[in-house]
Amino acid sequence: MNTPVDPTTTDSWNRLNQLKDVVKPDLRAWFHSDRQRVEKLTYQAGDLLVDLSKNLINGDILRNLLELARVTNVEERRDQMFNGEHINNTENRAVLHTALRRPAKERLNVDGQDVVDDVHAVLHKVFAFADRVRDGEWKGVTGKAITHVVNIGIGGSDLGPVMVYEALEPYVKEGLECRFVSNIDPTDVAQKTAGLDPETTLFIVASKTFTTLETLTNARLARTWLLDSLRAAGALDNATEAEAVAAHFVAVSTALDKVKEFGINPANAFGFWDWVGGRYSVDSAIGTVLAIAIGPDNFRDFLDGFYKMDRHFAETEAEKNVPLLMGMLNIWYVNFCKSASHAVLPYAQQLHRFPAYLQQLTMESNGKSVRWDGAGVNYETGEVFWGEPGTNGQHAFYQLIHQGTQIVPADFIAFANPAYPLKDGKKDVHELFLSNFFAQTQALAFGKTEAEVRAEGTREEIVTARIFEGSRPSTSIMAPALTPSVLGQLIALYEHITFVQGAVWGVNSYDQWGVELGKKLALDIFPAVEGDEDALAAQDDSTRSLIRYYLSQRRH
Ligand SMILES: O=P(O)(O)OC[C@H]1O[C@](O)(CO)[C@@H](O)[C@@H]1O
Repeated sequence: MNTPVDPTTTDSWNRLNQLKDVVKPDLRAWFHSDRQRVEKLTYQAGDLLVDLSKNLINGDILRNLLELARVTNVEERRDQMFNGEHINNTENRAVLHTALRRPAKERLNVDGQDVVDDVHAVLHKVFAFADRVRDGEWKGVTGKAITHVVNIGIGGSDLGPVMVYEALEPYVKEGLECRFVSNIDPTDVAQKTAGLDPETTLFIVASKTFTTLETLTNARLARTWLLDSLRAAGALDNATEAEAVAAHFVAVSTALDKVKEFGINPANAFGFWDWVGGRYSVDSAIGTVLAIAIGPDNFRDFLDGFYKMDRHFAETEAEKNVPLLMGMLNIWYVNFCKSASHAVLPYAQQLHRFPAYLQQLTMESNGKSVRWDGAGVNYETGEVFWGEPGTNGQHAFYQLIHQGTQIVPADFIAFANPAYPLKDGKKDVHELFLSNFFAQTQALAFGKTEAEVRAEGTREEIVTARIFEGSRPSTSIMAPALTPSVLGQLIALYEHITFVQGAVWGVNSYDQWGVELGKKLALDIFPAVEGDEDALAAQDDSTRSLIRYYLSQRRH
């Protein structure tokens, strides 16, 4: 493992610091003085058109950002990742989500094993199972075909599947509905099982480790629900409980021994590997629910999309490499412009869970304050990712992005062709929708000057309130349509952007020790919440007082 370069010691970092002070961002002037700006700063990555021209960069800044990437060995680390070196050093693992989408004909030997072969063997099993469910060949315990699939998982075993299911809803097989249970709040299981017919419902327990408290608890609740409801319907008379569980539960995990302990037949379990991080796993067997929903052919297109972006990232020269450029732009905003957050604003209702998905991908990856050599960082890392689909966000939080005191870089995402082409009289509603997409990035970049506000005849006392200073940064990403392949490309784009930032910051983007303490404490605190006095006495004053309040109020 190479020692990470402290980026603040490099010439390019120092130069960028100076540029931050001397270059006053002025997108109006920059666009005016350079009619080639858009052409120079618009890129193609696979099917994605990416316009970076409305970012707060000039040629000098961009050059130094790319130089910073070079001297912090981003490309070298990228190659190490693609080749299966153990760059996740705190867990001593390779980081190989990119192997999940390699075509079958490729070979990649890692730790003495051809991982591409392994990947395709599992894909084959997942697809065969998906086809059986889709064709009605897989039967519930009473011989009926499956109409509802409930995926039980949390974090990476939930956010990816649910996001993709929503995004590719037009591709979902008619007559099939998938639901997603993640929260240990019992409301989640209660609501998601409501109205289901146990005879036609299949549960997928998705957990990389198969130890996650939420998922295993929810899986047990679901098993109880299944058996109780089958019994109540008289549907268990001719079958044992074990037969019912075998017909209605399958699992996805790297821990197949634990799957067996839970009572799920390992023959009905789909594996993956420790070199796939949870938040990078939607294209592994964790996507089994998706393979059922959209079918193996569409799932293959989804994987091809990832692969397209992987090739772009691995092979494109730095000056045209979109994940590299976007990752370095984020470095510019976080470390030099002091932006603490990053908005993701899809103009596609189907992508309404994309910002939530990116929150785990980016924040669990780069929310770190030690480098991979164990040294503390003395610069900012990570940013808060957030967002909502346009146009909803426009009527909620865009005010702050337009006129607030913080610089919030924003990624706008839109598609030329809608899933549902509807008309309002003669007006194409998608065109109205896209006009908002174009208008927002224009308003952010170019604002409205005092003179323009006055020219509108604005009352003098509200002129300043109506000025938009402009030069608010945005990136526009467009594609022909939200297909499985385009979605795969979009996800891989953000995976690689996250990689680039982590590499420059010298952090291990592939562990997540920061979530462990809370998990352990929840188990330690549980006896106190049940009312055990010794356990209560062991808590800090605030926690004890809160638990006592709970105990005084509980009615069950
Ligand atoms: O798939 P598992 O092992 O149940 O883990 C679920 C999630 O829990 C975490 O480990 C921590 O929240 C995530 O990284 C992971 O995606």
